[in-house]
Amino acid sequence: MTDPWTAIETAKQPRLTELFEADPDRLSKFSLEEGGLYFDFAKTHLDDGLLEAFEKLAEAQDLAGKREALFAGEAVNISEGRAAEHMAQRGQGAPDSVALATSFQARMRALIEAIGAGALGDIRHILHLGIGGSALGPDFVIDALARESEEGLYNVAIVSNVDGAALEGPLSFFEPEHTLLAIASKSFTTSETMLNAESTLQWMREADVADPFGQMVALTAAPDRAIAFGIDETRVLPFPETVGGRYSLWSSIGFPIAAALGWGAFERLLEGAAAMDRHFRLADWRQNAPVLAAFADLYYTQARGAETRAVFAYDERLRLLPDYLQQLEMESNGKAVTADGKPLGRPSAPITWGGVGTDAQHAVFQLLHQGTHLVPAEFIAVAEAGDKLDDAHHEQLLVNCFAQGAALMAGRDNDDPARAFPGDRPSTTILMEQLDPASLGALIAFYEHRTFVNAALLGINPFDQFGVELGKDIARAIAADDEEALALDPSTLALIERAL
Ligand SMILES: O=P(O)(O)OC[C@H]1O[C@](O)(CO)[C@@H](O)[C@@H]1O
Repeated sequence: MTDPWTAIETAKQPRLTELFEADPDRLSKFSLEEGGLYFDFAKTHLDDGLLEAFEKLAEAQDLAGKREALFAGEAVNISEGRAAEHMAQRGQGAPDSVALATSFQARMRALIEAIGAGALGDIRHILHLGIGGSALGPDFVIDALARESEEGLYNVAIVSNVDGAALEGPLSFFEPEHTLLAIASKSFTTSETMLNAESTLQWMREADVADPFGQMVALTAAPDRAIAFGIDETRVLPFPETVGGRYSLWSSIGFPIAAALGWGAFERLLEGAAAMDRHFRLADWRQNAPVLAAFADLYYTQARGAETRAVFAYDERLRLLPDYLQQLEMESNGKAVTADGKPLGRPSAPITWGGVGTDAQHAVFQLLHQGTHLVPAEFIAVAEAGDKLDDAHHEQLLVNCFAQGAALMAGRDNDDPARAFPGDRPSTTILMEQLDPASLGALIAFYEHRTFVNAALLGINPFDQFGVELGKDIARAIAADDEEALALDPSTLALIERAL
């Protein structure tokens, strides 16, 4: 049997404009609507031939079987011997896992209501301490939706970095007696989060807060460690070990989302994600947004040598999307071995980067239009304005967004090579009708499933992240000044000598 990648790697490569000319149905074939989101893949090089080739790859890699195993709660994270059950948090998955998620959610809701009713004193600020998946999701969602929120119950700060400068900011304007400390850590061992928690505790003590531990909640999959830290069991909000860090905003890690935006908004976020789960599970490959997106991703990394992919949010409310996606995509799929431990032998995840439009146009788009790298671009825009200023602002924003995709594709000839645009540069556009909890939930779930499909077709396990361990081990050795640290290379030893 021929390798299904061969057909993808050797496919004819017509220009994008030729693809539109050759197929009058191109736009309807390569666009679809789901959950308030319009996906336009027409400005990618996917065509009927490539779709067929990718369908063969999907069959060879048993994409359908892997998807069913994922939703059934099988141990798809084989290196760690566990399931990946973030969908169960939104009601999609094995019945036992859904039931457990529902009971944890009821607990979280009750605690949020009790806090609102003053059970922990007069809480006005929430300081959420977490890093990686324990911060990026809540930060992105709250930043995106806070402007829409009618509730605005608390001011929330999310601090991740161990750099004291990050924590100092909120500590300088939050009032200790009115601050709720939410320690968000799946493992409850992450050194950055634990040090930030200790320093916040110290800040409360110095302000003579009567019962600092009484103003603390833990969001964790290791409740015993949180209790041992000193947090009362009633304020420990657990989530299952089978929810991965970068997939955890749907679990109790989403506590600040639900507290700040209201329980209704959190529920709608979950419902929006669940709608995307159903779409991913039920739609044919050719009408399946995460699948088509992954086909395009793989075409560019595997057949066209693209090493990066750029994401531009043409909406200030979505400015943290690129940061959020970097962890989701690169921590999931930045791997060189397959799920069964063999060398991957081909590129894995591209480097995800990006920014906001229109700012990025005045900074990095020169390279996109005329540079030598092929960078598939993704534009995310919202039809309904997020501001109440003159319509001219939103109109200019969208006009610019749509112009970039058109310009990248069409290019422009010029006798002066410095002024010529080669064109044929691919982009995808996701246009949201409006930005609300449900559509944001759908958008995030779309990215999760796209990441999964990329992994499934490459044959890698997207749910572990051993690549972060070595640096942590060496940092621990340096901090402890132990033998491993003393055996380090001269360059590193000199840095230690100079600064520590
Ligand atoms: O929630 P924890 O256990 O503190 O981990 C934080 C982050 O650290 C990592 O394990 C590795 O950087 C991420 O996957 C995770 O989101």
